[in-house]
Amino acid sequence: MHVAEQRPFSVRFGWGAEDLAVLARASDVIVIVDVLRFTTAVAVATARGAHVLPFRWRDASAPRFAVEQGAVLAGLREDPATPWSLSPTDLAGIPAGTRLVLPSPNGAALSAAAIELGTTVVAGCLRNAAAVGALLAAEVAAGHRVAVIAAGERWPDPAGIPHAGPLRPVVEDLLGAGAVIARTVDAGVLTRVPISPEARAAMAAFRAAEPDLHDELRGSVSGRELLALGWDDDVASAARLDVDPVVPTLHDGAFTALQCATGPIR
Ligand SMILES: O=C(O)[C@H](CS(=O)(=O)O)OP(=O)(O)O
Repeated sequence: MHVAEQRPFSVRFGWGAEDLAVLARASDVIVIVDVLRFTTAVAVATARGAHVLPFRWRDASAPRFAVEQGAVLAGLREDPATPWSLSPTDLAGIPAGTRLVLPSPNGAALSAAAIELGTTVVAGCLRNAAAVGALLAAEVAAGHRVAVIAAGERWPDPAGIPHAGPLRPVVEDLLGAGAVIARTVDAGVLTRVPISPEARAAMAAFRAAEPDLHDELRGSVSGRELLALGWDDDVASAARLDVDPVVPTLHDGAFTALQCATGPIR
């Protein structure tokens, strides 16, 4: 048992793969939040009836994995040959039933890691915060423990390999995680929700930013990266709050929507 498991509290919050590993062994449900853009893409695609298979890296094994899984491999948004990518703007047109392998260095890598931890894994973001919050409130009311993980990004390692170094916290994931926690409280199932100080701080950050989420995301480091590529539409899509009533849950390696959750999922 480690103090970082936040055991006195039913609603917990942490950052990246390190906290995921610690919190997963002490929690019944894990929510992964990567607002720009993986879990936003998952919310948009699963709300339309698609299934999203997280994959760690866009390497030579990705096309083979997609074939094995009977799935389409997502490409890069700038590549006209591939209709689907991490862009939530483009995924708004994905047909129901599509099985999409979606690689990403942060959210997908973390989701792939979570599959191996043997807990229930959900994708959360601003767009589906109310749906995920309702699910978490029901879980807590049933006596379960839940943890919300802000994915963050990774610095390069000392050899310069991208995404292989230490955690780099990012504000959009703090706000997305805070939104999920706020909506858990707002669901009103509990009179006193036992929330850890870490989770309460994330919720406070979200409440402060809630009046102008698009501007907050546009000013963030990740948001400015996307703006520089001309993709304010993706930032705007990610900033929309409570518009997707879905709880994308990992089953058999794919996120699939649980529509309008009303009770615990196990
Ligand atoms: O959404 C994205 O493009 C990012 C890529 S990077 O981390 O900014 O290089 O991936 P994600 O895993 O969704 O953060």
